[in-house]
Amino acid sequence: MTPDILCIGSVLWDIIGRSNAHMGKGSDVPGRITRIPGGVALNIAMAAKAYGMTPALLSVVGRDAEGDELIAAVERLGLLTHTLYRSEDLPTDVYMAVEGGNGLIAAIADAHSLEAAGDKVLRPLEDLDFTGPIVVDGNLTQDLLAGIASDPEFDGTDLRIAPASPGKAERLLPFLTHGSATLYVNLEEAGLLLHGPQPDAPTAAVALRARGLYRALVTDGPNLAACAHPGGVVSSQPRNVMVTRVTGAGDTFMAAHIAAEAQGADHDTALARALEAAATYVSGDTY
Ligand SMILES: Nc1ncnc2c1ncn2[C@@H]1O[C@H](COP(=O)(O)OP(=O)(O)OP(=O)(O)O)[C@@H](O)[C@H]1O
Ligand SMILES: O=c1[nH]cc([C@@H]2O[C@H](CO)[C@@H](O)[C@H]2O)c(=O)[nH]1
Repeated sequence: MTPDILCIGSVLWDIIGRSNAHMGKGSDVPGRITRIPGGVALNIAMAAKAYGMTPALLSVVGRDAEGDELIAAVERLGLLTHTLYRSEDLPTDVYMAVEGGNGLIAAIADAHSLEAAGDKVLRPLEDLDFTGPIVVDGNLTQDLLAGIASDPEFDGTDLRIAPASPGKAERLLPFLTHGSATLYVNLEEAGLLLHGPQPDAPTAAVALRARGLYRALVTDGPNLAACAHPGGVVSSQPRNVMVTRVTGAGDTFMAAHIAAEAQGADHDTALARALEAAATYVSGDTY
């Protein structure tokens, strides 16, 4: 099968411990522990698949049991895995989070194999001759991200950039001067990139463009979301919904936005469809 979107970045197992109890430092409570496919690139790929796209993954997965199981799980979801680098010596990456009744308590992302693999994960690009959207996540090393941003091979490429966590947001700074990159950030991440808190999404999106970014999509939970592009800025208010989950809302928004544009939607329509998808997601319906 031929992909119509490439997702480059972390592809790993999420180990999530959940309890309804209010938790804090040192808590030891009964709950549930699950293992599900995760990592920013994979999360966006799964969401893009749900919106009708055919994603291929570019990342590293170990030749360990965890890696074999992850590949099998991802293939069952219909994602293309032949573009993954299978490493003999690097273990499959893993992310671990603890969630209490009072939200995320703490998380650790062990994406060391992705960092160690470096530009090996980009090798399939040479043979693909791909012209569609390419998602790049902020789990890649600062060096590799800066290399992609300045490589003439990526001039004119429809890059879609996703931060991995607030702690890794600054790694994305090189894309501010790329000629065709679209950055998807929430208001907090926009503030980190702009080195100052932002009052609202339209202001942040316009400020990112003023810093040189080609296009900025900024979300702000239940508040106004915005897209600043070379022709101006559009913004829209998410509809009021009963919120049952928020983790993953940003990935859903991004995937639905890319899928809408792949179908020819203009700036306004793509933003509206992304917000509608996010509303459905946070209200608890699957995609
Ligand atoms: N409380 C909410 N009420 C209504 N819509 C929401 C709410 N939270 C998130 N959304 C929807 O999801 C979109 C993305 O949310 P947000 O800005 O929180 O992204 P994010 O911080 O990247 O999400 P994530 O939790 O996945 O990291 C919003 O633009 C909005 O459409
Ligand atoms: O540094 C990172 N933090 C979190 C993630 C992923 O994001 C999701 C949680 O927000 C989760 O799937 C995790 O694997 C990542 O890939 N890198």
